[in-house]
Amino acid sequence: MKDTLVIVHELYPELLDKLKQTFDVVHFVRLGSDEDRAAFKEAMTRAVAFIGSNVAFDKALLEQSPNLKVIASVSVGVDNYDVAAIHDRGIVLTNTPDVLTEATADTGFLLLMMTARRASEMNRMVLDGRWNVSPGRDQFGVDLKGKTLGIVGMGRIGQAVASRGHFGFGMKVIYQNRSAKPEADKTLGARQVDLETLFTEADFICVTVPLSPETEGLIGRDLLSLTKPKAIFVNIARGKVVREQELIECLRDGTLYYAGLDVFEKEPLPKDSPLMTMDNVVCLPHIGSATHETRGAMCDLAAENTLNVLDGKAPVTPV
Ligand SMILES: NC(=O)C1=CN([C@@H]2O[C@H](COP(=O)(O)OP(=O)(O)OC[C@H]3O[C@@H](n4cnc5c(N)ncnc54)[C@H](OP(=O)(O)O)[C@@H]3O)[C@@H](O)[C@H]2O)C=CC1
Ligand SMILES: O=CC(=O)O
Repeated sequence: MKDTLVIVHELYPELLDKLKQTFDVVHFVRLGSDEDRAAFKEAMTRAVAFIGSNVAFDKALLEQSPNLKVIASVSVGVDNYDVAAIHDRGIVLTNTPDVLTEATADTGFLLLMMTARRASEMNRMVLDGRWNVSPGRDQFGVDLKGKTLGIVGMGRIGQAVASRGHFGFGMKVIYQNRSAKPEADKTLGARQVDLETLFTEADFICVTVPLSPETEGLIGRDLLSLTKPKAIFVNIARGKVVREQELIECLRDGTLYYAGLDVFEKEPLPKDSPLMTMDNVVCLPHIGSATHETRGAMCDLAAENTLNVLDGKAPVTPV
């Protein structure tokens, strides 16, 4: 009898077929309905392995998964997982760092450029048939070249965003991080500063710090009110790193000029969120790593981690 593998993610067909040769696969693209959630719970009672994302692995779910040996997350962020409880149970948790760094940094830069040039507003103006005269000063954006880019969380993705800014746009890089990053200081001419200095000096701020008890609600009105008159704030990390209601109020009352957001406190963004109707915000639906190549590489890595653990070998990317 084959072992049960539960997958909650879209997989490309070749990989799914390959896994089906080894496992009894129970596959959900997402847990979109009560029926899916009930079937998922039932399958987890048999599962030895899980591959997926957007499933909160808490103590209750772990208790309902007595045979589980490996959780292979198709994400680098592991804020959805009770890591201590998983490790206490002797379950191996893996994630997908590195393979998504460049695609996610591209998304960060996409938001920096879209907000700098007010691309959503301009696009809406054209599509609404309001492009009657050449845009004037009221519609102008701001340059990136030569400006100061502030990175909150100077890890793999933060450094990849900084590198785009430094080498592509001649930006000065400052960053806040719990440890020093001497390599980035050298190659990017970057300077480590505290959060207050970062929010005061940066023209563009990009958040790439993981969500953890230390970073939950890290950014709110206190820091946003330090920003320059035309400062731009981008979050590609996790919505809960920012106090979203305070962000909304700062955007509304002019404390903050503009924001680009790939992540939100609640996802999908609720239809009644004020962010839906604000001109000075660009919203993306959490697509940091969503390219064919990158998502393929993430799924391959998650599958390799799973097979390694079940074969008694070390996973490639343990958490
Ligand atoms: N929008 C999207 O689709 C995506 C979002 N993400 C998000 O990006 C995050 C970062 O990914 P990645 O760059 O690969 O992760 P890394 O671990 O490489 O980088 C995280 C950085 O944040 C720093 N850090 C962690 N905690 C703190 C803290 N309390 N105070 C200051 N600095 C801190 C770390 O410092 P140190 O080096 O000292 O440990 C590290 O430099 C993920 O956790 C995920 O939430 C990732 C992929 C896609
Ligand atoms: O948000 C995505 C991730 O990989 O983490």
